[in-house]
Amino acid sequence: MSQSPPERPLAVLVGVQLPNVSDTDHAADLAELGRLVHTLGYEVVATVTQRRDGIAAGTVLGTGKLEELARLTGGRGTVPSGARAHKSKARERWEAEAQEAAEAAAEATPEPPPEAEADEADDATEVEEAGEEHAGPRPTVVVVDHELTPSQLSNLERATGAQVLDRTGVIVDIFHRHARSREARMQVEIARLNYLAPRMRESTGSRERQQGRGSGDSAMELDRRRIRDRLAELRAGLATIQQDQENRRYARRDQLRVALVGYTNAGKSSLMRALTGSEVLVADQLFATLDTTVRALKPETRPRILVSDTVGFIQKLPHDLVASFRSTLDEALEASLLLYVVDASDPTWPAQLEVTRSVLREIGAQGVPSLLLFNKADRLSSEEREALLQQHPEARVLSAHSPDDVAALRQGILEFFERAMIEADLVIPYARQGRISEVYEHARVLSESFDENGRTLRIRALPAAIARLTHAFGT
Ligand SMILES: Nc1nc2c(ncn2[C@@H]2O[C@H](COP(=O)(O)OP(=O)(O)OP(=O)(O)O)[C@@H](O)[C@H]2O)c(=O)[nH]1
Ligand SMILES: [Mg+2]
Repeated sequence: MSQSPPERPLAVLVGVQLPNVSDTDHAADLAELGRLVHTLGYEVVATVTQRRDGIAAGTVLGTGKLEELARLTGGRGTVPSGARAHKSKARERWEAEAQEAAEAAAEATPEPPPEAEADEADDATEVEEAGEEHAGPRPTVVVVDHELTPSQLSNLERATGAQVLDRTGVIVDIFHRHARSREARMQVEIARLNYLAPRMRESTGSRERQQGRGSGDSAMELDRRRIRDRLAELRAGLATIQQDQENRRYARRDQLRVALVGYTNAGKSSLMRALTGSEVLVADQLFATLDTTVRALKPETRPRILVSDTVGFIQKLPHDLVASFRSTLDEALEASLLLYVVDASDPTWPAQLEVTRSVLREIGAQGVPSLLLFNKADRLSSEEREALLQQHPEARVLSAHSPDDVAALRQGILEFFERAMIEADLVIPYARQGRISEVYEHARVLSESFDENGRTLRIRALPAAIARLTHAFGT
């Protein structure tokens, strides 16, 4: 078997092309899976695909393809009937993590793994031929581009001798590694336990059956109960944090808010940095951002405009993750303007935009005014830019790296709010002068005059802010 483990574990991708999926879509799907796997820290060395009418119930792939896959990983290529195979070391470690997750306190920050950043240097790993003789290390991980049932997963592991992950597992793991704030970590842990629990149950059961132990059910029961308890604890903790957040959002409710939304890696954080001068993380990896950051647009405006950077979307985003990141997305729901960021240099952008739109529809944000931004335009030819504008005359074509483009976008945001704001007179009784800063926070003061009733301010603000201020200062 393999000698010293390589720096980056090697992985093989597996995809089944179903009849309703075009060649281009299939290739794009696998390319995206490859990027996910790379972000997770693996080196993709081969891809095995097969056209089939459906995913094979037992092993995903048909017999021949399964053998081909097993030749790469050094497995037998068949699922031994009856006898249960023992688990790979990698898999045991992975499952143990679920246990740890059940035990770990939510505060414990996971150590960030060595990740895919600017690592063209290790792209030199040679692609292994599916030949008989293996000189280099073999792939130890097989990543399947479909959601697997627990039994498909264990069958594939037995046939390949490698650890098997499915697309959801990969995404859940990336989220797990990238989550930084306490809230994001708790959300991810919930999704992860939900994902791991049924898979762990099956394999724990198999091991016990294999060893012929009678105590299996009670041990399993114990694990299950522990996970259930941990989930309850997490949900309660999360509810408290979310209440705090809701209060904070409530305090910001009349402020001028813009949210950057879009597919992962589209350039949301880059635009956030450029628009607000903040130091949010920008990285060429999927799901670099999991926490919402809110910062004021710079140079500051009166009233201030707040910009939020949000978690990115991806196709086939596991449902649990959508649910757990809902509160993050509520930021988007409360914005007055959504900036849909699209990586125009990615040929699959139309599909990515559709995913963004559908997730936002799902959370009920379809009614929020929006601006479509074709980002990374520096990678496009002028013809391509023109074509985009022809197709979407309402959109802006820009690059987060161009200060001029960012300044123009800022101007566009200001104009949007200028159009949305209205003017009104606000009378502030002398007894309430102490709270005048609230007015400045939510409105632009155009002029002021004094009489026996108090101070009268001519203000410009969003209609909701005017309504609330009038109510707050009303006599
Ligand atoms: N050439 C070019 N690259 C860009 C542009 N905007 C962003 N990038 C690069 O695209 C990659 C992803 O950018 P991010 O800003 O982290 O993207 P994001 O949308 O926040 O991604 P997630 O947080 O992972 O969802 C980084 O390597 C950026 O440097 C652009 O306008 N032009
Ligand atoms: Mg980001």
